[in-house]
Order: sequence, then structure tokens, then C-alpha cells
Amino acid sequence: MPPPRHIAILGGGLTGLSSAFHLSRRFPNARITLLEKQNRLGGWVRSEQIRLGSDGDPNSNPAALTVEAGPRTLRPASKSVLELINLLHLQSALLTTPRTAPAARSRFLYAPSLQRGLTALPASALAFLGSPLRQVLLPAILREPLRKSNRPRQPPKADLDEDESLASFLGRRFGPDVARLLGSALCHGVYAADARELSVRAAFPALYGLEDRGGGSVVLGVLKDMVSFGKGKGKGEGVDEYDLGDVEAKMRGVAVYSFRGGMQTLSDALVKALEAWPNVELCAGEAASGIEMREDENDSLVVHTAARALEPTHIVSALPLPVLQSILPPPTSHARPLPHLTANPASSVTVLSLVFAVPPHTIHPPGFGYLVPRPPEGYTPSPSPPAAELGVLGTVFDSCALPAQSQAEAEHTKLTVMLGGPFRVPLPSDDEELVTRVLAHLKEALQGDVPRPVAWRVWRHERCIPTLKVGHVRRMEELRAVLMEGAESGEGGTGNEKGEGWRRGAWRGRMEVVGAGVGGVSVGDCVEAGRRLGARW
Ligand SMILES: C=Cc1c2[nH]c(c1C)Cc1[nH]c(c(CCC(=O)O)c1C)Cc1[nH]c(c(C)c1CCC(=O)O)Cc1[nH]c(c(C)c1C=C)C2
Repeated sequence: MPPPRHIAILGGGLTGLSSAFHLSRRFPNARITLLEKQNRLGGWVRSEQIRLGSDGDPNSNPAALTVEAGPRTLRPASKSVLELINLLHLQSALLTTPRTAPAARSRFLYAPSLQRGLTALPASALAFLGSPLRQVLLPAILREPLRKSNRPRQPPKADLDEDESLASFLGRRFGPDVARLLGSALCHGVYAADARELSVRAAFPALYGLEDRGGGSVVLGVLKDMVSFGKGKGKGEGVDEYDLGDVEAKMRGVAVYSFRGGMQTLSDALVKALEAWPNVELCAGEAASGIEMREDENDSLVVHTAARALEPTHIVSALPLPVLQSILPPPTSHARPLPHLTANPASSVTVLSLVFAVPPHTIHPPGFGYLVPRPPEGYTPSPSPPAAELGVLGTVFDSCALPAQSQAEAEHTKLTVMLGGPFRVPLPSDDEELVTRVLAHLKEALQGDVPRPVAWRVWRHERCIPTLKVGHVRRMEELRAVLMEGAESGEGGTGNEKGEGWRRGAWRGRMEVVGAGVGGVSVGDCVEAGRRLGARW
């Protein structure tokens, strides 16, 4: 396949920006056009400054606190992000939290069915013995290795293909209580989704792999990994070399990190670097409205926007999959339809950041925050417990997560309550009312009075995190197979089984589909996806 002369990147979130960055390094002679519907680039990564002190008092000193609409911290395990930090020279902007900090060690559940207030997730054997979770966890962990290997085997072509939901996986190995209490809480904290829908293979591949390594037992898999600690390969290692400079050394002993100015520092730095490259055109506020494949001898690709028609040699879609589906050539075209683009739903999350004019220890215990498991009665609204009524998924103790960035941050408490996902409880559209109801929830969860916040910010994110449903890995393999048909020979085939207009091999690997809905929803997954693009171009 001749190297790309012009690449159109659809979508200007983190995956699109990472794609543009890495492709422009890999193909320095190619023209790159990135199209983004919104007027700003960076997608769900969004940091905002809340100004305090502008309350009419002329002597008060306006101070800013950073709040995050989307992801707020990163873990050093993702080498592709460390590499970006090195290549974009962001070392001096790093804010790090050590593994010994409470945010890294103390986590809580809010499970009123277990006990009132918060339940600490035990961080040591001693804490485990005194924990109310012991009754659920101890027998489950002791019995698990004794259970026969019981992964459901599927025929090779079956839709589920040895996949199952996270709830089914945990239920099968550890019993239903662990699946509900811990599985659903984990699922809320990462995907804001129902653990009974989410694919364990796609969403928690490490967990899925433990069962394989333990010969059918997850606990034995963990023990085996502990024994061979250091001999295994880290994420992405051995596949590629990462240009890490001094960043890896800076991350020793670090649990989580972010940047001065928040997570948006990363996407802003990507934008700045891309703007400086003459071969890259960043078009915020210009959406791709259609993809066409011409019926000429090259099956030429055309990307339409409201203003123009681009004729790229290659396309990268970093759009949500249903959006890509809506702009693909019609089924009457000779471009083979792409399968499975609408298979996954996506969760909507309301994010409420609150700022209190008191130090954190007066409001909450030190720690990461708490997650709310699925209530025993399910997600349907009920008069009690209060969390279920409001659909709270969890709360992050932001003041503990990272070192304070300013005097104002040190003197205030920042926390973020996340609501929605599978609860689907109608929330008040009035922000004041939402805050009042969330304060009532916090009072109950934290078992203490919570003062009125001095500032807050609400984001209502519609369909922001895709739910990778059971069978996702196989479906994505099938999608990739259709896109790659004919790529080896460089020629399109003829005909198709069903007699529609499309031809096999028309795409010939000239379009790649990436993003949170394909290969993983974390910042690291999105950056890595952009990094791996174009390997076969
Ligand atoms: C907008 C809300 C989000 C919820 N999950 C995500 C977002 C953006 C995405 C996400 N959250 C986590 C991961 C795993 C990251 C990893 O490195 O493996 C992903 C992909 C873990 C996580 N969950 C919460 C925090 C603060 C973190 C650390 C990473 C981050 O800052 O996003 C808290 C949390 N997130 C959500 C809920 C409901 C919740 C509750 C306390 C949904």
C-alpha cells in the first residue's frame, strides 16, 4: 500500500489529538486534517478554574481552584501517556501523589445494606479482620481456589466467544455477594455502567487473564503473578519502545498524577504542538458530515463537511461508533457496510464538583473517596436508601487526590459527586436543587453535617462512557477484518454473498477506527490507540 499522502482524522478528543500527534511523526510528509464538531478540542478532558473571593469584598483575593469535568488523575502504568509528557516537555507541570498517601491507600464503599455511613475497603490484613466486609470476602476468597475451573466454553463462532459479564465472572468465581458489592462498585467507578452488562474480557482484561494464568482460579492467578513479580512484562512493554526520557524515573513511587492547571494541560499541550506543525490542520467547529467512496478505479475516499469535500488517501475515525455509523456511505454504495457500530450503548453521567470553605478533614476521612454498589433491590428508584433515590455512583475526595495547587486549594475542600449511569433516575434540572439534594446524600454517607458549598460546578455528560457489552472483543475483531479486507493484495474484490451493492475489500485498510468505544476508555488507552495507528500503512 503506498504511504498516506493525506490523512483525515475525524474527532478532536484525546484519541484524535494523539492520533494526529503520532501520525504526523510517523508520516512527516503527509498532510493531516483533523475535524472536530465542537469549537474546542480535547473532548471529555476538560479542566476549569473556579474563582473564589469575587464575592463583592474588595479586600478578598480572587483565588482559583481547578475542577475537572472528566478524568482527573492518571496512573504511571500507562507508558504512552508518560511518553507524551516527555515529548511535550510537561515534566515541570506534573503534580504527583505518592503510593503512601491516603488517596492511594484508603478507599470506601457506601453500602447502607452493610452498615451506616462509609465502609473502608481493607488495606491490610489487620484491617481486613475488623472489617464488616470480612464476612463476605473471607469465605469467598478461601473457597475460590477450591472451585473447579468453570469458565463457560462457547463454540468458536458463537457471539459470546468465551466472554461474559463482569457480574457473571465474579459471581461464578466468588459468589453473588462479591459480584454485587464489589463488582458493581468497580464498574460504577470506571464505566458508570451495570456490571451485569459489561464484558469482563473487554473492560477488565487483566482480571480475565488472571483466571487463565491461575488454571481457572483468579486467586491462584494473583498468587502466581506475585511469585513471578518483575519477570512479567508491563502494559505495552516488549511490543514497542517508548521514548520516556526522565519521566519514568520521576514516576517512581507515584500512585497517581495530574498537572498544574489540571488534565487539560495534556490536551492543550498536544494542540499547541500540532498547531506548530505546517502539515497539520486542526479544524475545531467543523464536523465530518459524510464519508463517501467513489466508484472510480481507486475507490477514492471523500470526507464531506458543511463547507467542503476533502479527498484523503486515509481516514482515522476517533468518533463515537454510532456517530461514525451515521456518516458512513449508504448501504447502496459499494463500500462494504461496517458491522457492530451500534452494538454498545453509552452511559450518561452528571458530575457535580463542590467547594467548601473548610479543610477536608472536617468533612470526610482521608482517602480516594467512595463508590456506591448496586443496591440489593436494583437500580429502580425507591424511597430508601437515599443514594439510590438520587442515583449517586460515587464521590471523589479531590482534595486528597493531588497536592494542593494554591493556598486557596489548601484552605478549601473539593469533592466531586458522580450520578446517573445505570440508575437512570431523573435528576433536578435546576442546579441549586441538585446541590441541595446531593448535600442531603453527603450528610447521610459521611455521617456528619456538611456546610453549604461556597462554589460548585455541574456538568451533565450525555452518553460519555461506552458500555463495552459482552462479546465486544470479537465484534471489534470482525469490524477490523472488514476494514482490512483486500489490504494485503491492494485490490478490491468483487461481489458479495447477499447481492447488495457493496464489494468485498473496498476499504483495503485505508480507514482505521479507534477511540474509547473500540479499545478501552482510559486516557492511557486513548493515547495508546493513537500511537499504534498506521502500522500497516
Ligand atoms: C466522568 C466520570 C468518569 C467515570 N469514569 C471515568 C470518567 C471520566 C473513566 C475512568 N475512571 C477510572 C478509570 C480507570 C483508569 C485507569 O487508569 O485504569 C477510567 C477509564 C478510575 C477512576 N474512577 C474515579 C476516579 C477519580 C478514577 C481515577 C481516574 C480518573 O480520574 O478518571 C471516580 C469515578 N469515576 C466515575 C465514577 C462514577 C466515579 C466515582 C467515584 C465515572
